[in-house]
Amino acid sequence: MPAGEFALIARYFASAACAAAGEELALGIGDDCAILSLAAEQQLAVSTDTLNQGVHFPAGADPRLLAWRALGCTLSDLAAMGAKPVGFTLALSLPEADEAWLTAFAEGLNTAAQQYRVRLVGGDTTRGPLSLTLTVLGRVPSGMALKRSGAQVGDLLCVGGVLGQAAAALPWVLGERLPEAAAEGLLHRYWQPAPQLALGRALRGRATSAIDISDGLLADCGHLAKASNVLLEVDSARVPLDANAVALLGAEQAQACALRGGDDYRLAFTLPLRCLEGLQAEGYAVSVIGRVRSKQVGGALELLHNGRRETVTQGGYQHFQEPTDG
Ligand SMILES: Nc1ncnc2c1ncn2[C@@H]1O[C@H](COP(=O)(O)OP(=O)(O)O)[C@@H](O)[C@H]1O
Ligand SMILES: Cc1ncc(C[n+]2csc(CCOP(=O)(O)OP(=O)(O)O)c2C)c(N)n1
Ligand SMILES: [Mg+2]
Repeated sequence: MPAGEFALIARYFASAACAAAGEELALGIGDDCAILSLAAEQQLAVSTDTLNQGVHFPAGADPRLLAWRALGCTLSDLAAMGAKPVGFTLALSLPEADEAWLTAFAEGLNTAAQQYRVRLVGGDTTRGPLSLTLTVLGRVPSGMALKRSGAQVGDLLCVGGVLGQAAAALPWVLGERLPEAAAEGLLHRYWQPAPQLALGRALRGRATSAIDISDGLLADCGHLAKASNVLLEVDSARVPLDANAVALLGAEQAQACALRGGDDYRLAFTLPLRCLEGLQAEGYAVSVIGRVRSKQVGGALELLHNGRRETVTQGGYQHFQEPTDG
């Protein structure tokens, strides 16, 4: 058992390979602040996300996977801005200093951080209910970051990859369904979300707006529409689904997961038609799911569904909101 907070930080975090100084990290863990050196003509993109037990992951989560999920979810915001990860901080609240748990957690964090080439630059370790807050720092050439605002009338509405897998995995995550082999791919998406960092960078100078899907496709497209002051149209039949999710849950439920489930950490973006072919030729799995129909102050979202046109007013995950029947 490590002897207190500082021994714990030294053993599990400061000495981790992903915490080593170098490249843009001039001063890492151990002082009052970390110091990052950014090249000229680069801007710093910053985003924070918290993961709480019972809200963002279940009690008893495998610490290796939890670390991976936390970093993946958080880096997705950098992907959405077209930023390249540089560093992250980790504020960890732990009920107890369990050696096996910490060893596995640090291993998972290190593996994920090395995969995404991002350095752990600092953090905070406290006793309390299990909760993780990560702040990610990324760099982007000045003026080139993708934003939620900027969608233009006539643009295509696109997503990168298949949606609804992580939401479809929830009954297995929560232990409501017994383990089955066909659910493993879905569980993998839940536990190891793959932030679309390369796609985000490829969208710089091409996409007119972008967001990462955390709360649900419709909810996050609603954020794009509002920030861009446009009416967005989503055609539910064009939203790409996972074949296993369809086989396990049925087409209707798999589609509901893709439209409203959240936890995808895939990018949704608006794109001028002339840019689509180039992106696809570069190997990105990009699907057109709708279009920017018109300008609209305050934004609006319409869903083409089963031959009907519906105005979407909500439909995603929101903290503090009671579930409704409608
Ligand atoms: N407590 C807070 N203080 C300041 N800004 C916040 C707070 N909570 C959220 N935000 C900001 O509100 C915006 C929307 O947050 P959120 O929906 O969590 O974004 P995301 O889905 O990208 O994580 C972001 O710009 C975020 O930085
Ligand atoms: C154990 C569990 N994991 C995941 C979910 C689904 N879920 C929880 S929070 C959330 C939305 C994303 O979280 P948020 O804190 O809003 O992330 P942000 O949008 O800030 O990135 C979703 C889809 C759930 N209900 N239960
Ligand atoms: Mg957030």
